[in-house]
Amino acid sequence: MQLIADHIAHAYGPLPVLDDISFTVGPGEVVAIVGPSGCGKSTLLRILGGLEKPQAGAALVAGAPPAASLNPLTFVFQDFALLPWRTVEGNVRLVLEGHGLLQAVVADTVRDVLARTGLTDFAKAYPKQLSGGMRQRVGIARALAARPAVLLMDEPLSALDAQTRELLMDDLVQLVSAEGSAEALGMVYVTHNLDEAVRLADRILVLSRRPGRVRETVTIAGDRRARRSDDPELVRRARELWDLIRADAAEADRELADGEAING
Ligand SMILES: Nc1ncnc2c1ncn2[C@@H]1O[C@H](COP(=O)(O)OP(=O)(O)OP(=O)(O)O)[C@@H](O)[C@H]1O
Repeated sequence: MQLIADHIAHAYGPLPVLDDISFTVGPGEVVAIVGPSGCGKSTLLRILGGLEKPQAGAALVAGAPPAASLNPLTFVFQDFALLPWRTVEGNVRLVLEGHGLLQAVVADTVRDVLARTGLTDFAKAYPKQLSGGMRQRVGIARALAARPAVLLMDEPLSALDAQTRELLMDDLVQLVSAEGSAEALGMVYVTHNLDEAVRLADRILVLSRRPGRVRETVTIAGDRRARRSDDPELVRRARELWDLIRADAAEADRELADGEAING
């Protein structure tokens, strides 16, 4: 299945937020979205996931989702969004409930996604007993249980410390490097972190400040499994991205500061 952003534009009342955004995400592909604060990254992700309707253009899908997919476009959030009263297993099972699945299918799926995210030994734990990194693994396991075609990730690592981020980044790299089939997982990855973007993405959409337009699409070639975060070439690419958004970011920052001063 392919996710297609087709000339998407959006505004909140008089505030134009996105302008003419087009790109595609296919199986096994990662598209990162970067840009200054407030340029509409999260709005774009919500539109792609069908949570919001754009004023113009559309988020479309082409082709069939993976077999038995319960939710072809599945979100993973920064704050994990786990139910504290459910165990790890219970949180994952949540997305499988209400679909009339056989208990054996549910049990197999839960077992499979917990194994893929290194959580097998934590199946009976509650979120409060887990580190931040483990909680986000549960968030990812839960998303995978729905057999998505494309994961929509909004700053999934930004609440975590640097070492945990590095470990989870390795996991994400493995998740989208599984196999080159038509059912391979795709990903849209919104981040402020340019190092994450160059480590994970095939293409990076650099948005301008609000209203976000595609200022440039940067391609990162090569197998993401072979990329190392301290690779000088990747460091150079991240620097290049920063050069692209620096002026916009400074301007967006000033705007936010002005807004806060005016509001109080
Ligand atoms: N539901 C809403 N109603 C009105 N304005 C909104 C709404 N959601 C977002 N906005 C505004 O739209 C603009 C874009 O917000 P959005 O969260 O999409 O940007 P972002 O690039 O993800 O920001 P950040 O990088 O700070 O996370 C901001 O000015 C925000 O205040």
